[in-house]
Amino acid sequence: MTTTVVQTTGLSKSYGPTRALRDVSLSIERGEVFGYLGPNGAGKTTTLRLLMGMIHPSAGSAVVLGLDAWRDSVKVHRLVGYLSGEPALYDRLTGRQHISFVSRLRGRGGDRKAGGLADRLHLDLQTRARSLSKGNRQKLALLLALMSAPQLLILDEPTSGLDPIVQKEVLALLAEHTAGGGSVLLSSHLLAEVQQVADRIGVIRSGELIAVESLEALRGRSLHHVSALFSSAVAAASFARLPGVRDLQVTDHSLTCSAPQSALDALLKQVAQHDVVDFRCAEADLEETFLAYYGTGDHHAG
Ligand SMILES: Nc1ncnc2c1ncn2[C@@H]1O[C@H](COP(=O)(O)OP(=O)(O)OP(=O)(O)O)[C@@H](O)[C@H]1O
Repeated sequence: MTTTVVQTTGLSKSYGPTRALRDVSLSIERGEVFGYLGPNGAGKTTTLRLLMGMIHPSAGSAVVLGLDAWRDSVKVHRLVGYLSGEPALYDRLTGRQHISFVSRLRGRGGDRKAGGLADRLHLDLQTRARSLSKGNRQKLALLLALMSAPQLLILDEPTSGLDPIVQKEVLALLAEHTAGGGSVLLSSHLLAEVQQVADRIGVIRSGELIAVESLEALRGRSLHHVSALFSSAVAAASFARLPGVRDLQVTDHSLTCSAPQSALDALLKQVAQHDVVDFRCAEADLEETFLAYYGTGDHHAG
């Protein structure tokens, strides 16, 4: 049995002259959380809508749970828990009525699970959708995506508008989902959020998938801030030629730079060639490492 739940091949979408998505090939495996990261307008929503068969690709294809996303979109909708970026709810229906309606539509129950989810998300199911706040609408839409325990969740910025406590609960729910063998495609523009649950991240920029990397690998490349003070002036050249050293600044008696873990040994040995008065080395947080590699618009393959 195949373990691939999403497979796109050369997936592309243009809106008139706008090339929203270009030649994206990626796969997501069973049991993994794939974080899909990119700034506003990068093409995240377009990708997710293509996977749900809501729009037709200009080129390439998308296979979701073994089904062609466009031709078999009705089946895909039944099988996938999808949260759109702008959830559509029925203003006159309460949360409870939405649950009954959606579970009948999917024909896979989920009503019982929904009560537990509502408790965990602190959501009142008696209120009509039109009276719900933005955050509570988001919670209800998420609950509807999660309640029938689909094999695959495709979530467009699921924690947007939620307070930090509920955000944490949502991430916990996603972790439980994958522990049970489910998979998640989670779009976001925040690494800080995605890194808490994702196994791998894909970085999209201007419609192109510029990197796919495991969180573990990203952590392995985690940058360190290094600073040293010497008793006499040092030359920048001997440090500048060390592989991996970035943002090097040597001014007279002092040095500052950033370097991935893999470059530290050589850097330290070079520093030790001189008479050291003070030395500091601190690991940067992952967000900073991520921005250093992917934040500039440079194309680094992972
Ligand atoms: N229906 C449409 N018609 C024309 N252009 C569109 C349409 N939908 C998206 N676009 C354009 O395609 C590009 C990708 O948009 P998309 O919504 O996929 O980005 P995104 O990464 O989801 O952004 P955000 O984080 O702001 O939601 C943008 O340039 C956007 O303006």
